[in-house]
Amino acid sequence: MTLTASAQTPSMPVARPVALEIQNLGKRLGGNTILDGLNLQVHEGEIVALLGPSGSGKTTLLRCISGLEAPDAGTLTIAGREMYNAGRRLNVPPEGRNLGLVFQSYALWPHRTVAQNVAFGLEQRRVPKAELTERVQAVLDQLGLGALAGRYPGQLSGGQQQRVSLARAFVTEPSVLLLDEPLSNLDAKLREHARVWLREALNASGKTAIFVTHDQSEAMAVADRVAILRGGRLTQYDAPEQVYAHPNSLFVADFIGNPNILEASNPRPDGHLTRVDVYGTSLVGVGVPDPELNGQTRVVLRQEALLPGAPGQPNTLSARRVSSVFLGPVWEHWVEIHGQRLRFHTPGRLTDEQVHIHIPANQLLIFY
Ligand SMILES: Nc1ncnc2c1ncn2[C@@H]1O[C@H](COP(=O)(O)OP(=O)(O)OP(=O)(O)O)[C@@H](O)[C@H]1O
Repeated sequence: MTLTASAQTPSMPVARPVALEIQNLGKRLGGNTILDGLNLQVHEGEIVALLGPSGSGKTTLLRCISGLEAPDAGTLTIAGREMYNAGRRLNVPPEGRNLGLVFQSYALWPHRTVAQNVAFGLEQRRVPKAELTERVQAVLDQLGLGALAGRYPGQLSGGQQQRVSLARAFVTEPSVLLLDEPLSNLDAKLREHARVWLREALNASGKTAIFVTHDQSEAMAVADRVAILRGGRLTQYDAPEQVYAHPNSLFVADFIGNPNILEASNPRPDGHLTRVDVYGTSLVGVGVPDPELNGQTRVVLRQEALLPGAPGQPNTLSARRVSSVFLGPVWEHWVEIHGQRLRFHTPGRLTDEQVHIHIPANQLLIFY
């Protein structure tokens, strides 16, 4: 079966105009290649997450889009206007790009009220007082901050401060919003609420937004499309469901969703699927060629795809149960197959030491 996921092919048929177009962007720092011929296209109103391991170039890419960092190759166009072109030596400074920036540290002025913080960008643009007051109030109301206009940042919770920094970016009507780890200062519980709120607020505003995150669940919860970076390149760019169900490499499969990965051997076609051997057990699944594996084979088993099986049932692994822990909603079991550990969940307790785990063929990913 041929998978549809690919590095640069969007899965969403979008007719909307392009808000950001990046072609062959390159950046070197201290003798190292940080961005390596990177291409990215974002449509108007789309929310895109830049996700990748530490050092993959997410922040550098965001800084190049903002103009805070100058790339050294390629082109970058925002809302139809070329902002950077290496060949033409064009590099529009940040203030000429009409962007809204939201940083990890909210960077609010402590001695200005919420309304004054939000008004700052409009004051700089010399917006008349009456219009300024109206626009600030409208944005504060839109983001549920209307009642807090007269407070100082020190009198707000972390989540409220984050909303103020977003309001400050919204108010200037930017072509594109850039958010650098926007929720990372919030504690875990607040973050879960904040990501739903952030998605709702961005959707309601209709703004194009690009945000950097380390957190794959945050990327999937908030974004329309997830751009996965690796070594300064875009390795997959797709809707969250697509990235999750159809990763185009073992790297992406491993990075998203913390799955079980087992060694396998002898990949061979089986109808439109692929068959492999996992320690003497023959399994059939969806084959994905991955040149980086250099002839090795790996199977990826997502925990939620694993079901209790029976001896002799096709696509079923037999394993020794090593431990089980009760997590509340489910039991988590750790089993061993030839020294390799595998984790899966069941709604109820398991008592047998030998367990049989069934994997539906369409949920088993085989990288070879
Ligand atoms: N001024 C610099 N000089 C040399 N190398 C740099 C410089 N700034 C960043 N780098 C390197 O560039 C690479 C990419 O950094 P960048 O901050 O863009 O990655 P990131 O994906 O945002 O990482 P993180 O998730 O850790 O913030 C890293 O290897 C980093 O060490």
